[in-house]
Amino acid sequence: MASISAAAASPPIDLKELYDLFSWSPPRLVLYPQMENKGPSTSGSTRQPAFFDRHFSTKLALKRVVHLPSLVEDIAKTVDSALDAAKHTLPKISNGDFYTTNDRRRAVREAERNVRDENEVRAFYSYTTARFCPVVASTLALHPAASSWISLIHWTTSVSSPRHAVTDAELTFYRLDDTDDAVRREEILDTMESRRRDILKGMREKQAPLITFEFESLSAGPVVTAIPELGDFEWTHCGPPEHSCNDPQHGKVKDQVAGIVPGPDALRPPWNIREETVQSPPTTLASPLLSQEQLGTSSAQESVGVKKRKRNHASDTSEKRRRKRRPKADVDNPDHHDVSAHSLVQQAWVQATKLDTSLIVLHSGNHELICVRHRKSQTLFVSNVIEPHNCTNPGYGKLHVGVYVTSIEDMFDRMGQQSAHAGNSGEGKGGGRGAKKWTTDGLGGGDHPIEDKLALETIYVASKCRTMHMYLQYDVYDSPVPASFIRSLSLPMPPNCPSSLSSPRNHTHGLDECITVVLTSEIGRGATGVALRGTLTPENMEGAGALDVVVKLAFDDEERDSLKKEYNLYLHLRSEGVQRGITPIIGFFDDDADGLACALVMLYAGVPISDLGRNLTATECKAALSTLESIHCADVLHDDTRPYNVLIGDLGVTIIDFGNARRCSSKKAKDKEYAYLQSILQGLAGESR
Ligand SMILES: Nc1ncnc2c1ncn2[C@@H]1O[C@H](COP(=O)(O)OP(=O)(O)OP(=O)(O)O)[C@@H](O)[C@H]1O
Repeated sequence: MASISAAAASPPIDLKELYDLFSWSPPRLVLYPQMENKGPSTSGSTRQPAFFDRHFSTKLALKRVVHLPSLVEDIAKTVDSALDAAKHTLPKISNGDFYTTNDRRRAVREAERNVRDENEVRAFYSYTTARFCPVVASTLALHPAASSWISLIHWTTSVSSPRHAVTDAELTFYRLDDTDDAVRREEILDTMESRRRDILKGMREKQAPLITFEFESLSAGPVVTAIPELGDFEWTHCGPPEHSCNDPQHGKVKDQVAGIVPGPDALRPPWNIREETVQSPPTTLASPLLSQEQLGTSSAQESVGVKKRKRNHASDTSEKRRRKRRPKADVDNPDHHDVSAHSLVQQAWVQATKLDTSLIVLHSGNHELICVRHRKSQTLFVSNVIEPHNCTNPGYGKLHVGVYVTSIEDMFDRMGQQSAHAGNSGEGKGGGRGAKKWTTDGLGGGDHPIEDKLALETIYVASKCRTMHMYLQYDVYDSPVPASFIRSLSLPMPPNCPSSLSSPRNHTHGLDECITVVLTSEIGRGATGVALRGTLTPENMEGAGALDVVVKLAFDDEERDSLKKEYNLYLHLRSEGVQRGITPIIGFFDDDADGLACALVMLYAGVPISDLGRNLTATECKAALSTLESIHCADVLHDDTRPYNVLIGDLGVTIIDFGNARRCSSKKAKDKEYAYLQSILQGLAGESR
């Protein structure tokens, strides 16, 4: 592979840019002025331990937290060693995706440092550190002899296990796809030593992540600071672990947890853990900190199922009104609790166990901890508290390149040990429980062309079914009995729907047929209710796969009107031939029992462009703008083109959330909206690229 290998004995390149990155630290983040008089944010996903966490086996649960002051230094040393070994072969800085000092300055200037909540803390990290560091870590640790700077790893919020999806993120490998970059990445892989290459390919195939990230709001600084002192850890169980609860519903979760295999720790870890701390785990069994009553999830409640919960939810309309029409960051959700050091650590440990990562980063903007999960002793080793804006020697850039590099070394060590059984890392991956990812055409969809006929048929069939059975299976929800919804607004097929789909073969689905939707995580809340992610399968359709869907649920008249309006707007766009870049809609349904709740079902369209952890490509920017143009041509003003409402996923680029959209023919208003989206996209594309 001569084309990508640099001459082995060439003199070292000028490393100034690299050292500049190593000494770079982000600015101090500031609480958004309007939030200053408010209490700590409770809008995030850190909650009291979730249903799953509370049934964690004592063999997997965390037993103690140990402060490891040498961790930051150990991590910095891995960068020095990697650089020492690689400096004669590194590609020139001008080649490839390296963020130069100027690129970095621009990105930092453009990133919003007035933050309201954990989502915005995460967005800042995503826009800065998560863009600057992966390419350097990847090149140093994996392919120092490549001819250009390119990354095999990336940071993403599209998490493999979306149990606490709002604030989670991962460092993971790029998937295999058919873009130009993917071809370059394959070439680079071919230069790697075969054993390491096989391990890496295995990790990529499983989409197994390297690091777990948990983000908190700025106000959680004291919580993060308290973690190194936690000491012996009392796991919050559903019932005393030695007399575990007898609820049959809980049994299912226990079985799920029992399937998790912790795997080995690294034999030669890149960090220095003292022998005595890993050999004698404390013998105290974890005991419950909260009673079931406190958790609000008595066995009786669990067995009532989704309908009961949904109605309780719906009846609390005054609370909903209070939080309505406010920006996302300002949502006071009664289901969410103030974060405590204990709950944050328990959540992070569970997440890392499920994903099988050794490294965990807990980050609250101006405070951060790097943590190492030691499986055998069930110990969490935590670094000194890091203040990103005050980082010197190592600077924050070096520290995070180091965290990424150490995660790669740790991965090779562990996977090398279990290469024969490398597949055992807990739960299945992917938010959609094995859901296939498809693109669509004629029914709406991102900017990618039609690919899978069976998927389209599944969408078609689902779009005709009259009844929807809906199960909730996340956090405290695990409905034994589905809620039944009836299609209440018709869904005409688009005028140019391929004829093969208007009369699909081999099935006669229609009014009497039914779809099953299993909702597995909450992904957003807003003025039109709550958005949940899950899978959809038509019942009785031979060969049907599961579709990855989002269901927006509304619970009162105001939300319902808003959701209905949004649905009608989608129909209007569809009738005007606007298809590319719009989410395919499956339908609008009403709760069969009380008619209070209603649901808008659509395909899952990916993650917001602000959370991608990489620059937007010119093609993606063009696709978003062309979609907005076609929306305008249909005389619709979106009126909410924030980065949160432009998504990228397997469907390509998709504009969502027509909750505020309205009919409008004013050219001036359309031009203004176009220019606004253009400026957002330019910022996220990185002007120099
Ligand atoms: N089709 C989809 N695919 C993936 N994620 C989605 C989809 N629809 C909604 N979401 C996620 O759910 C969040 C809330 O959805 P949406 O913005 O449509 O709701 P809303 O109630 O109108 O919110 P807001 O009041 O903030 O405008 C979005 O920011 C996005 O992250």
